Amino acid sequence: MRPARLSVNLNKVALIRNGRGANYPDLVKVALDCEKFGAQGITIHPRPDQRHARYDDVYALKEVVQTELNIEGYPEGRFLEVVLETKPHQVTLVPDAPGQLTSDHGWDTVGRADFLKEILAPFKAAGIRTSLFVDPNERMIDGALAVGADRIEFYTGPFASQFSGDPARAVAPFTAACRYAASAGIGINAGHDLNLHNLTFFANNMPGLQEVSIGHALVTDALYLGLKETIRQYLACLSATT
Ligand SMILES: CC(=O)[C@@H](O)[C@H](O)COP(=O)(O)O
Ligand SMILES: NCC(=O)COP(=O)(O)O
Repeated sequence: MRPARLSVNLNKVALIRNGRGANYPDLVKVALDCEKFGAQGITIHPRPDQRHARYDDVYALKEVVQTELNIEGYPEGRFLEVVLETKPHQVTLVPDAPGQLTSDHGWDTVGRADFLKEILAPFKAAGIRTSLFVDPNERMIDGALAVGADRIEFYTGPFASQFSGDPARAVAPFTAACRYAASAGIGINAGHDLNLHNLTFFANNMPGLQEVSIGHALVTDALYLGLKETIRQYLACLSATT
């Protein structure tokens, strides 16, 4: 089984940059360095308040990213314009309200079917791979398929929060949903709160997992280990899968 690809989420690098109003750290340089160190993708999640990733970062990164650029966000207004203008490799739609601290749930792909179908159509017509952020729920996976998503991204926050207490119990719903998604023929991504402690176990229990996007823990680890060594360790976690 081919290891899942590592897409590095640069939200928290952007957060540091925005703290002083200058272009330091330079998001483009960090993205290129992440790729040089082995990252197989770059992710940013521009939120409406642009607290970290900004819409203009999408244009800058699209110009330089050589692996895959994944843009995450809630599909409205400026986000839609930016994605259709830049045409990243992948767009991952996340049902976050503007004021949320962070992402904390997946889409109701059944209840929001008409909305999602309408939103996804222009992305698909533009040749952008589409992914929907979902909880590990077979009905939500069916809903994602029905609206035409190419992939789902499992929201792994609950796994991460339960991992230290009972890893097998924490991963079980994700393994079951992963097997269901693979049998249903939809692509499988995952992300949120994955880290050096839980990633190998998670990936080992997710047959067919294609991509993980990791940012908060990875950037924090880089404060101690350095970016190059941190990316090496995350890649090692993914290649340690049996
Ligand atoms: C969708 C998801 O789980 C993360 O990709 C999200 O980008 C985290 O957002 P913050 O970096 O703003 O916490
Ligand atoms: N989609 C998950 C992501 O891009 C990064 O999430 P996190 O590692 O910052 O929690």
